[in-house]
Amino acid sequence: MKIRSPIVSVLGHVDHGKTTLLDYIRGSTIADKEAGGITQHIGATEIPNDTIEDICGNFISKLAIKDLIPGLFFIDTPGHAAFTSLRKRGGALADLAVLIVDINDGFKPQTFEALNILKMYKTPFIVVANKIDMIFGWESHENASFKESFNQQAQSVKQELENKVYEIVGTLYKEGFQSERFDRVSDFASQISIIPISAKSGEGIIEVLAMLLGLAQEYLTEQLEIHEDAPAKGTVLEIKEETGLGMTIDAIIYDGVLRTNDELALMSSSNEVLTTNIRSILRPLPLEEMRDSKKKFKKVDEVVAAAGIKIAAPNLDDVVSGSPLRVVNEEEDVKEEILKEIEDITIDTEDEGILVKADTLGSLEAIVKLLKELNIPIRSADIGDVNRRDIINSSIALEEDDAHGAIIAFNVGVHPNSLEDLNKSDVRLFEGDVIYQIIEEYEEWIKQKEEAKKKAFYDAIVKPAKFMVLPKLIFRQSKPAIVGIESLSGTLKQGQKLVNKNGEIVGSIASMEDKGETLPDITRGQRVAMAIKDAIVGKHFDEGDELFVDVPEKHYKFIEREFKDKLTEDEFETLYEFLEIKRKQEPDWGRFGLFE
Ligand SMILES: Nc1nc2c(ncn2[C@@H]2O[C@H](COP(=O)(O)OP(=O)(O)OP(=O)(O)O)[C@@H](O)[C@H]2O)c(=O)[nH]1
Repeated sequence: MKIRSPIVSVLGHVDHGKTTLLDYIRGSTIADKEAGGITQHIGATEIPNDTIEDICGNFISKLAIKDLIPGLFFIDTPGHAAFTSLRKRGGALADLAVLIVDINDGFKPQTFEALNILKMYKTPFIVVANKIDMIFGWESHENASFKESFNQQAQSVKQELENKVYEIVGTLYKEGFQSERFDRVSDFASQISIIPISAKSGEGIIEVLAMLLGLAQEYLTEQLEIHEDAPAKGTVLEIKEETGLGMTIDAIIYDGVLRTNDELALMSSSNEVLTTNIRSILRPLPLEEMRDSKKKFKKVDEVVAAAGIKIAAPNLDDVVSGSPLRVVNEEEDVKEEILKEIEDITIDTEDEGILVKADTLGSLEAIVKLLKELNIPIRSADIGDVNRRDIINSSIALEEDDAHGAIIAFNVGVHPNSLEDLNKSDVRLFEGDVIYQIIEEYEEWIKQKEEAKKKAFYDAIVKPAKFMVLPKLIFRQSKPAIVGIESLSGTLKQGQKLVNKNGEIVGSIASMEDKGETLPDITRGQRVAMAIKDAIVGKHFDEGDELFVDVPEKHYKFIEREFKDKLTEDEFETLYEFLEIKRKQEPDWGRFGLFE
């Protein structure tokens, strides 16, 4: 058993400093050649333990770090899209993550998204609060540790930094995490460390490296054990054409050994397994040599995890980024295992629901997980651009339930031939590169749909209303009766049935008129002439009587259960007056559940 370096990813909102931090880490260690420098991988940078110890000096000895771990293996592509693409079965490829947040800007949508993803994959992480040099009055000390620099700041500046750190502590707390400034953390297993840094001046970077190394030593050694001579396992970062090499893949190997001529199993964009034999394994040349020979890579016969390498082989055109990479061997059915990985993500899809498309297996997995947590049903989930078949399927789903006529497209486009189909259909496309935002937009759309449905339903319900037949304003006794009335509560509408105070059906509102104008509805306080179909004045009611709109029992129950708070005060009173009238006739009227 060998212990490999932990794989570290940097995540955070756009412009909060991910690239600057990675560049600084690379730069500061490259500059420190005496200490052993770094190993450049394809897609990653590895900093050996010795170098970190040298850079961190005193600080690291305080952490009592043992020499178990060879170093830190930083993935060079920052961002959560890279993080989700880089997966290994059942989890994230990264063993540790750095969540970067601009201390002056605070948490932003992508910071929350990254946090959600880290939560979902249960990846241990530290938070770095970047750009402390931008705090008003901050005096920068290049390359210094945070503690050293902090101690030399003015009291008000120290206080300002503390306030900003506590804002982050508060935000993390709301998201379910205990956190504290790293030097005040009492239990690293339950509290997230916040390290204030400047990726520009390098202040605090020492602590970042030491903390990552310390956390890995303390909590991760078991998961970092690898089998040096087992068939390699890895993840594809990118598929790229290289002059002189043809199509190549960049991959991170996280377990085992990879040798030239090994047979590889990979996933294709049509969700099938393809195999190929490695022609060459390539590593980047050191910078100086690259300048001399114009060559970028050197061939190696084998690499042991953790490693970032380029592979040249035939038949790579169709490989999908984020694909699992496995060496075919006699002991394991690796093809089956790759197929199972795809199934693991897509198998739980339901008969009904929305459609999900994403650019990589990892991002697809992250979206599917998030949607499931929100109980949003998924009918199908796969990789690639939105195509004609997707639109047809969603159009069919739309017929069944209009909330299912949606496609969530993460980091993929609509196939050019299908744009017209999409525009012609009623299918709704939610696209973007922030999962959290796409889902939020989808949820907002569903909410609006539900509200519109509820409103239409509410509008169709007969609501309580009453009026008084005004004395001395009987214009006609019957066929139809025409009387002057004053609306006392609610809204009276043409066509509504009426009852008198004994609960007897009186007739229905045939029309209402004021100053020669016909009114389809009137509200409280209005006086109009009303024609009442089927009613006979003197028999069904007299002048001065109050008449009520006859609310059907089912409508009453809906109001009682769902819409009571929508009634105005006078409607509310009228409803109970009406209820009393009904119950005098029928004691159980409106009493039992809706569907009994
Ligand atoms: N003053 C100051 N500026 C910083 C610091 N870190 C990053 N910046 C600046 O902030 C801007 C964004 O930094 P990047 O490193 O490109 O941010 P990013 O998160 O990688 O951004 P994307 O790659 O676009 O997602 C750049 O102009 C950096 O120079 C810092 O510690 N202090």
